[in-house]
Amino acid sequence: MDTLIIRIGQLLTMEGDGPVKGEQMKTIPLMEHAAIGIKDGLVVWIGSNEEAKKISANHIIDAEGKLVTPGLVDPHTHLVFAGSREHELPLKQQGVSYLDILKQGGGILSTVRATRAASEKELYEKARVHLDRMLSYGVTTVEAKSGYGLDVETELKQLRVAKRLHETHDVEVVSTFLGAHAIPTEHQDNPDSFLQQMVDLLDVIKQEQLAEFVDIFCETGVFTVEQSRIFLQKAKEKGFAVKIHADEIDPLGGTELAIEVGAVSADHLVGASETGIHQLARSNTVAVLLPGTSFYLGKGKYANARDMIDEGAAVALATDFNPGSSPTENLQFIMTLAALYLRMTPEEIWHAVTVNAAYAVNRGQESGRIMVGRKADIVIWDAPNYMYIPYHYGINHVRMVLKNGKVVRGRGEGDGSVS
Ligand SMILES: N=CN[C@@H](CCC(=O)O)C(=O)O
Ligand SMILES: [Zn+2]
Repeated sequence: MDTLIIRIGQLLTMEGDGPVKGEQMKTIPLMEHAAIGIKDGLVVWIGSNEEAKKISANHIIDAEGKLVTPGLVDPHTHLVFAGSREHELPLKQQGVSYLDILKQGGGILSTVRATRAASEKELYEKARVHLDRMLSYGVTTVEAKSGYGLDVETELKQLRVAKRLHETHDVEVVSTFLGAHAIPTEHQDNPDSFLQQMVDLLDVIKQEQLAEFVDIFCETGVFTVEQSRIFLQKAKEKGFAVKIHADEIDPLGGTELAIEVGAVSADHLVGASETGIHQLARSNTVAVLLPGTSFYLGKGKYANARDMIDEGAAVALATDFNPGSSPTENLQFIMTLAALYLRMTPEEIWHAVTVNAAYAVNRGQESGRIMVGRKADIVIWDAPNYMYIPYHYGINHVRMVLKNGKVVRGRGEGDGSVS
């Protein structure tokens, strides 16, 4: 054995098969007084701490009776961008809405200007810092969207940065092309020709393997349901899996569209209709909820997670890390928001940041569960049990992170870790 993790107080294996839907999210697969054996980056043995005493290993990690879980998966982030938007905070306080700031050429469009002006190296260095911080909070797989270029050159620049991060960083980065994130100033009068330009980019993205997913912001003043339908169908024809920013602010019917086009995930869903929720529960589309965004937009309106779960949907949670509507890398804080404002139980929350989040980025067969034969993506927490993480909020509970069996964060190491 390369590594043995011993004296695990509570081990959330999340063992099972497929995404976890509805009622099933209430039961959490766990073991007490457990140990894990790792070889060649994979989990090769799971058993009791007693049995582990008979096994020898090159490296022993003592969990000292604490909680151990799969590495967290953050399935919705806007990781690569330049600049920041703290100047929007006073506008928000004065009651200027998110969509009004965008209409005035601010918001996403202000990040677009900064991102166009930045070099690939600058974007890489900045995103690496954000990714380091996500890792320090226990995230071992992250989805990263483009969408702050909105022109051929800058979209490709962002996607190349995401690819390089995936190749060089300990965190696995799953890339999404979000060229349809807003209508750039120079195309304000002709969104369809802009969308066609983004469609024309899909072949290059495919050839260079720059993204697995294609996404669109379906919202009032951005792209309509009809434009989104056509765009996503074209992406599917080119062999991409699709996602949608659906019903974030206004209830346009993006949730229903996600089901119609077979999206892997439908994200936000704050304004999802009853019909949309009903369809979602009967589909294979994962609902990715982003309570950090609702919190930060400050309108007091959150996605209806209860109905989604009670009707049978698979729900995941993400930070939506971005410079405007959710500037945080802290998925642990999102777990607290989910408990308080989405009224999700701790058991549902853990499914939502592990196995279901992995399915939301087509990594369900590899990540999100601790099982023999799977990658050893593991977090050791400074917490006595799984309920403790959403409860004690605003701080980082991570003690150690293993990615592919290697210790990549430990006590006192890196930004945000505990000492
Ligand atoms: N709503 C669209 N996109 C992001 C926000 C991006 C931004 O404001 O820069 C979101 O998911 O919330
Ligand atoms: Zn987003």
